[in-house]
Amino acid sequence: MSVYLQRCMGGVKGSSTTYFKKMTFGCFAPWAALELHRNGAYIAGMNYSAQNTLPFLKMHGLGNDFVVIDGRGDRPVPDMDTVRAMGDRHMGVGFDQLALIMDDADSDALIRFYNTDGSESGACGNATRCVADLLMRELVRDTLVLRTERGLLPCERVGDLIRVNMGQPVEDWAAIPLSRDVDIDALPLQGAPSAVGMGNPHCVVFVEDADAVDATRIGPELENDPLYPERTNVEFIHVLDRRTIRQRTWERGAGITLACGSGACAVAVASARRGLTDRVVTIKLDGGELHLDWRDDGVWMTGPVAYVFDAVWRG
Ligand SMILES: N[C@H](CCC[C@H](N)C(=O)O)C(=O)O
Repeated sequence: MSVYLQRCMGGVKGSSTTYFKKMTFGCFAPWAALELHRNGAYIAGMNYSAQNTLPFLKMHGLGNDFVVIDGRGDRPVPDMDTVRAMGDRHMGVGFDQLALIMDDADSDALIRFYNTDGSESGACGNATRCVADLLMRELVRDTLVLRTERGLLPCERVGDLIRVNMGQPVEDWAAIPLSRDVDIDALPLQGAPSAVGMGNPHCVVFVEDADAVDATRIGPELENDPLYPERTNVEFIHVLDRRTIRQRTWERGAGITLACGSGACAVAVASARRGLTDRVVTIKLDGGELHLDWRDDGVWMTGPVAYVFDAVWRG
């Protein structure tokens, strides 16, 4: 039976109407396929069981895209092989980060972040904003507090946008972490970049024209430089005026992304630290704009979030 279905599915292009017509006239009745779905039996030659289904959401913030999994209560959570399989843009779902929501006694929820290569990250600003929107809708509130590896992050809805306080930047070289004590605003690397920690490491490279940089070549070189013992995210930027910055990003464990929230925080900090911009800036990323405000209680980041689809992963 699975062979028949496989043949039908191979010939299906487009809508489910075509699919069912083909099934009715070409193979067997649609209710049989629904039954197979219900029983978790054979679909297209693969054995699906109810035990290894994993519901997830696909979301993005400025094209920085995420698989979001709700692991609260006794809901299923992915193992590392599943994270990597889902992250594959050709064979899986594809994401820049996977955000896993977990229960937490002292906040509205705990979030853990995983890169495409399976490595874990202590921070992800855009995924934090996506999860904040999701949970604010669930809780019917306009504010909440999320816990990430770096602590408690207050979040709020501002019109159509979501704002998060990403905390104060880490400026101690050992905590960023760097491998030795150097000037964090003139790193001994090409272009004398700045180092900033936002719960994850960043390398902010000030260039003449961020759009002209060969980010796929220089990005991985800096990502893997021994000065950053845990590798680093890399931001290529140029200042447009005291309140506007252009940023392109190479992310640790994920490569080129259309936006990076923690990176935008690091950029706002590094640029203000050098006296090039004010503490309130708009950052123009490939996927859109983020608004940054470095206040006494932390770096606040505001921007849009979007839902793409929800589905079930069958491992
Ligand atoms: N896209 C994320 C950053 C992910 C950082 C990750 N690539 C790391 O290993 O630190 C953001 O919006 O902040």
